[in-house]
Amino acid sequence: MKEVFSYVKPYKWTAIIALCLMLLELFVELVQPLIMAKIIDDGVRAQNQAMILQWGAVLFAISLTAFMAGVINSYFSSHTAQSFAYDLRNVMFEKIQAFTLSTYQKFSTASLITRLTNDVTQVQTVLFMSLRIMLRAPLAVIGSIVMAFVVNAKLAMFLVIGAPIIAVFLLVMVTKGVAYFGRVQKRVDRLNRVLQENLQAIRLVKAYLRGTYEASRFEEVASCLKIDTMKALRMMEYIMPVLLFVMNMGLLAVLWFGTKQIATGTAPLGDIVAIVNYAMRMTGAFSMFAFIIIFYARAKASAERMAEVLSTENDVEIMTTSQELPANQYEGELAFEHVYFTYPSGENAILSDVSFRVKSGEKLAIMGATGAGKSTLLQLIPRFYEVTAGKIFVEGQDVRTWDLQKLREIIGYVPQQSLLFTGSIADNVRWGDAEAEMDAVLRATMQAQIHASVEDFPHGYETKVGQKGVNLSGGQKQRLSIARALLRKGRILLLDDSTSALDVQTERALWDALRAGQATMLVVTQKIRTAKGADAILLIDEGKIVGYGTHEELLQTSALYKKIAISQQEVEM
Ligand SMILES: Nc1ncnc2c1ncn2[C@@H]1O[C@H](COP(=O)(O)OP(=O)(O)OP(=O)(O)O)[C@@H](O)[C@H]1O
Repeated sequence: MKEVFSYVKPYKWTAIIALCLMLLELFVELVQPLIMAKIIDDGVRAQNQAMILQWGAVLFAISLTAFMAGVINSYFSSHTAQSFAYDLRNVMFEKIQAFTLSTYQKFSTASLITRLTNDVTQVQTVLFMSLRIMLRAPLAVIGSIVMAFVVNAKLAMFLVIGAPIIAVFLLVMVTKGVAYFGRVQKRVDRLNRVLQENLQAIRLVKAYLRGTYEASRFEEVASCLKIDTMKALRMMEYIMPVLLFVMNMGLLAVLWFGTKQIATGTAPLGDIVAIVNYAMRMTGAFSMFAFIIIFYARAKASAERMAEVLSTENDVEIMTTSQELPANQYEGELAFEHVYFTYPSGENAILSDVSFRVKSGEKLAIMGATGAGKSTLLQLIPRFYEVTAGKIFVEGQDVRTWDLQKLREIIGYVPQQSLLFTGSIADNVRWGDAEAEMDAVLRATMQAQIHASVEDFPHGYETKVGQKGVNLSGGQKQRLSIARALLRKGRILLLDDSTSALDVQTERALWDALRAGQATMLVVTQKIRTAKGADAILLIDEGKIVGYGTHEELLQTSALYKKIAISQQEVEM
């Protein structure tokens, strides 16, 4: 909670103003019963009209002041809470952007979304309430007790007896509430996850007629959320009755003994009215407190979840050295030396003793069965993950000593699954280089063989791509992703099976264009037809290199390669 609330610091002055206004409101609230008592004793009972008018005017003036203070307090409280939430969301978002993939995988996507949306809102609400009413409640209780003692110490005792009982009771409730609401937030995470998966796979759901199954899956998580929320709220429901019971007992005692004091003439009626008024205010403050506890318990659970994100450190040390490379004699060169890799979440080695070298401008095809470790190998180059053992050199320098930003600037990466963002086609290509002129965008799209298709769209490069590019074909998406990587003008281009959806002719044209480029290329492919055109082919099986050479060489040296080639009818049996 403390870590999260440290983000209020920049707004401490608006928060202080809000608190001062709240204190002013409270002061007026506490003074009001005294004035009422005065009006009753010196005005109504003494039948002094002038006195009633005079103190009535004072009462009106301070009530107006309290009203104004309340309005301005609302403005400052809201400004502080909104700005705090805005900053917190941005800080968390930036933190997540800086996560390495393995750190990112420690949280589920849905959970991160809940933390940035729902959790921030909970804490923001509590901050607003704190500035508006939360601190006012305990202060109103203390102030009422003090004022009641000032008015009539004997009667005030009856109010004090109940206060510690209520305070301990509320403390227990807060502690329990935090645990309960923590569970509720986890349920919200799960609900979001199911919803997210369902919406992402909506076509599959329809194709496999899994609508009913998905509905029952959603119903289950929604019902868990309902049950846990009800449990948490039900616990909170005990607060009000207990609170009212204790306070009403105190009030009864005040009235009982107060009436006796009036009868014996030891206390004026105004005193009793004032004390009853303070007792009512205490009850009001306690019930306000009970209401706030619900929000506080939720917010505490939310703040803990946010603090978890904020305090998570990357397991990979990100270098920010500005070490310059020795003149570009190794431009685009790449080497793996005895690389071993195991995913942080896994146990088995995915890559074992992988060593190879790619010269500047060379095109290397990587082949192997599914799950052999081809994508993993590519992802180690831009350092999405850290090697478990061995070294990877990019342009003669260990990737671990590269400034991560500079390393990624020289690499164009096209993942297996093409991802497009909401925006125009030009925006999507410019993702590779936001500053690129239209000429450069056109060169990239022509090289990626997508220019003609874009020209055919009614709005050309300004055509809007829906969420995740739903209005484009798989092959178009792949080529746009390639154009994006080409625009980056990286010295190393990594393509992870990114032409699988293209027809033979388009694919051939694309490879011809790519081969003519200067960049060093590593191309994961399942097709012998594609691999054939590479300078060399690396064959991987279960994370180990089992073959290296040109197409002709591998046909001679690798039985596995020959088997694949035969299965794809690229060579005679
Ligand atoms: N993020 C991850 N965490 C844990 N294990 C993973 C992760 N990604 C992949 N793996 C595992 O690593 C192994 C290699 O996966 P990889 O994606 O590198 O294979 P691939 O050769 O590219 O396969 P394909 O041709 O099917 O894409 C697989 O057994 C897979 O289950």
